[in-house]
Amino acid sequence: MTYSSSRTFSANSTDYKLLEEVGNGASATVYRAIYLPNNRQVAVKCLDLDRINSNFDDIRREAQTMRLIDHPNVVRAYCSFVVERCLWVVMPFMAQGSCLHLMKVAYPDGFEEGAIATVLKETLKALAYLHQQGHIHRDVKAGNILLDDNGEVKLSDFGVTACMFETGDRQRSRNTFVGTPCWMAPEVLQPGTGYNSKADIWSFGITALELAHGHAPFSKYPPMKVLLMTIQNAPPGLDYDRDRKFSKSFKEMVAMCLVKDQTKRPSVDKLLKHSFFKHAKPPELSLKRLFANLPPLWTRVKSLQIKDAAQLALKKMPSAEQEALSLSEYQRGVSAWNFDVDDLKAQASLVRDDDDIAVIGEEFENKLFTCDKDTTTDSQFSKFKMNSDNLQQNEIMLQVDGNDIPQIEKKNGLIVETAPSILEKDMGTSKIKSQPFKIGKTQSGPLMPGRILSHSLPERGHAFERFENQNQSLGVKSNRELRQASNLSGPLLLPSRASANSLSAPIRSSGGFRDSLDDKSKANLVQVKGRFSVTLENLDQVKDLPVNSVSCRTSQGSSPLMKSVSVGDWMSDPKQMPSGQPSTDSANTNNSASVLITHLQNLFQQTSIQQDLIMNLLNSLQPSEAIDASQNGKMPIPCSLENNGIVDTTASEREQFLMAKIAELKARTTSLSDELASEKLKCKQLQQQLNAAYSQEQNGEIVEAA
Ligand SMILES: Nc1ncnc2c1ncn2[C@@H]1O[C@H](COP(=O)(O)OP(=O)(O)OP(=O)(O)O)[C@@H](O)[C@H]1O
Repeated sequence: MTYSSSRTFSANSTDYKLLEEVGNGASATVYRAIYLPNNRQVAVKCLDLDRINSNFDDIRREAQTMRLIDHPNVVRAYCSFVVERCLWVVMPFMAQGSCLHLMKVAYPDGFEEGAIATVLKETLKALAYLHQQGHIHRDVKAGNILLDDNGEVKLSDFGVTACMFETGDRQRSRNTFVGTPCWMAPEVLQPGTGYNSKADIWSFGITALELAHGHAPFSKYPPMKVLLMTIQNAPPGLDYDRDRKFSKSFKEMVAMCLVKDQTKRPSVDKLLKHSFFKHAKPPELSLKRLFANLPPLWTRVKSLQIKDAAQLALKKMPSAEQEALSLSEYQRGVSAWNFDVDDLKAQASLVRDDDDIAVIGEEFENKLFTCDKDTTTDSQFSKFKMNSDNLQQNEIMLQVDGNDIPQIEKKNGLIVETAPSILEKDMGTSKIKSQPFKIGKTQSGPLMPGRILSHSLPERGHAFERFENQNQSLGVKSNRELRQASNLSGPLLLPSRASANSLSAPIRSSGGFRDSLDDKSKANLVQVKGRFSVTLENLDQVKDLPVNSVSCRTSQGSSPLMKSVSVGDWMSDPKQMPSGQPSTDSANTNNSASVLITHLQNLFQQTSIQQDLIMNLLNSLQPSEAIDASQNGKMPIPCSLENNGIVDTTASEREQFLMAKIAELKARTTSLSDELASEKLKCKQLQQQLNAAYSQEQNGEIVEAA
C-alpha cells in the first residue's frame, strides 16, 4: 500500500534515514528523519500494525485522509507505505514537538493565557478547515498540537479521524467509540447517542483546560472513572478562585465549549469570533519565547524518557514492599470496617472490555462492570493483581445491577459476598404490597448457615451512600434504598468460609443446628457453648494460623479487598467444613498438651477477634442512623413502587419496623458478644491449665530421661 501526495517524497524506506526518536504515542513512534534524495528533514511516524486495533481499511483511510489534507494548521502526510509490520507516514518535522511535550518539559502548570489564546486560535483554524471538509478530528488534545521553530501551530494525528462523508450524510452521527477518555465528549461516551463535529468542540474545551493547568481534568483517574465522571459530573471548567489569573473571557469561552448538550455548543466559526480570540497574538510573537532557551526536541525527549524510566523503576517495588502495602491496605480496610467504595469504583473503572465501557449513563444501574485480569492491561490491573494473586485462582468481580446490590465475588466458586437477599428480590416485585416486610420472616431466625454475616453492613450502607450520592443522576438511588432495607433489618447471616484466611476457623455456628451436625462433626465436638460448637477437626488449619500474631489482620500477601469483606466470615455450614482430619474426641487425652495449647491459643485469638467484630458491629448500629436515613427519604421503598403508590405502608411504620429490627439485631449481637466473652474467658483458663499440665509433663519427661 502506498500513498504519495507529493512527488518530492518516495515510498521507499531506504530513501529515509531515521534519526532520533522524537515522540511516542499509543500506537506509534515518531522519528526525526532525513529524506536522503534531497536532504530534507522530515518526521516519520511508524505505526506498529500489530499494536493498533484498526483494521487495514481504517489504516488505509487514515493515510488517504492525511494525504488529502492541505491547510497550514494541519499536519499533512507527504506519503505513507508499509515497511514490514509498520506503516510509515512521512510528515513535516515539527521541531518543537507537541504542546504536551513542552508542558512536561518546561511548563508543568500550563502556559500563560497569551500563549494559550494563540495556540487555541490556530487549532480552531485547523478544526474549521477539517469540519468544513466533513471530518471530525476526534482526538483534539495538547499532545496532538505541534509547534515548529517559528511558532507555527499544527493539529496532527488522524489516527482516529473519520470522514463523515464516507458513506453519505447518515454517517454524520457515528456510533463508534474511539478516542482518548479525558478529552471525550459525553455523547461520545454514551452509546447510541450519536455525535458530530461538536464532539471536537468539547475536546477543544478540555484542551484549553489542559493548556491552562498542565493536565486535562480527571487525568489522574483511570479511564473508566473518567468516563463516569464525564457523564455524571458537572462539566469541568476554569474555577473562579483557583484560576484567578485567567481572564473572564477565557473562562467564558471554555464554559461555552464544555456544555453537555452538544446542540448548545458553538460551532468553530462562532468560537473564532469569541472575544477571547480577538486579541490573540500571532504565533511567531507569542509562542517562540516558550521554547527559546530549551535544548533540541530529541534531547528533551531523551531526558524525559530517562526520567520516566526512573519513575517506573521506583514504582516497581520489591515483593516484600508490595506485601507491606497489601498489608497496610488490608488493615486499613479492616480497621475501617468497610471496604472503600471509592477503591472499588476505581477498580471497577479498570474495565477494559469495550462492551462494558459502553454501558454507562441512564443504563448504568442495569449494567455489569467486570474487573477481569485477562481483559485489563497490566498497569491498570497492577493493584488488582497484587491483591488477587495471593488468592490464586480467584478473581474479583464488582457488579452493579438493576436488581442486585453491588456484589463482590470471587470467581471460581469461592463466594465472598453473594446474591442479594430475599428481601431485595422480593421488594422488586408486586409481592411487596401484601408482604411489605417479608424480611420479618428471617430476621429473627437462627444464624443462617451458608450466608453472609453482614458485619459491616451499616458501614457499607454509608459507603454505598457515598457511592450513590455520586450516582443519583443515574437512578441508582433505588438500589440504595433496597440495600438499606436489607442492611438494617436483614438477618444475621453467617457466610460460607470464604478463604483460608478467614479468621474463625475453629468456631462453628451451632446452637439450633447442633442436631443437624453430622455424626462426624459430633464426634469432633469439643464443646458446645451457646450458639457455638468447638471442634477439633480444624486443628490443622488452626495450626497454620500464626500463634502469636494479633490476628489474621496481619497475615500478609492477601487481598485487602477480599479480606476486608471476608473478615468475620464464620464457618457455619457443616457441609462446607473441611473434612478429612482425624476424628478426635474432646476428652481424648492422647492429644499432646502442646497441640491443645496451640489450638487454644488460636481459639483464644479467634474469639477475641470475633468479639472485636461484634463490638464494632454494635458500635456501628446506632439507631440514629436509621432515623437519619428515614428522614432523608432513604427507607426501603423501591422507586418503581414508590412512585405509583402501590406501597401503602407509611414512612413512620417503616421507620418503626426498622427500629425494632435494629433493636432486635442489637440484642442478638449483644448476646453473641456475651457468649464470646465467656468463651474467651474459658479459653484463657483452659490455656492456663494446659500450660501447667504441659510444663508438668515436660518436667516428668526430663526426670524420666534422667
Ligand atoms: N511531525 C512531527 N514532528 C515532531 N514531533 C512529532 C510529529 N508528530 C508527532 N510528534 C511527536 O510524537 C508524539 C506522538 O505522536 P502521535 O500523537 O502521532 O502518536 P500516536 O501513537 O498517534 O499518539 P496518540 O495515539 O497517543 O495520540 C506527539 O505527541 C509529538 O510529541
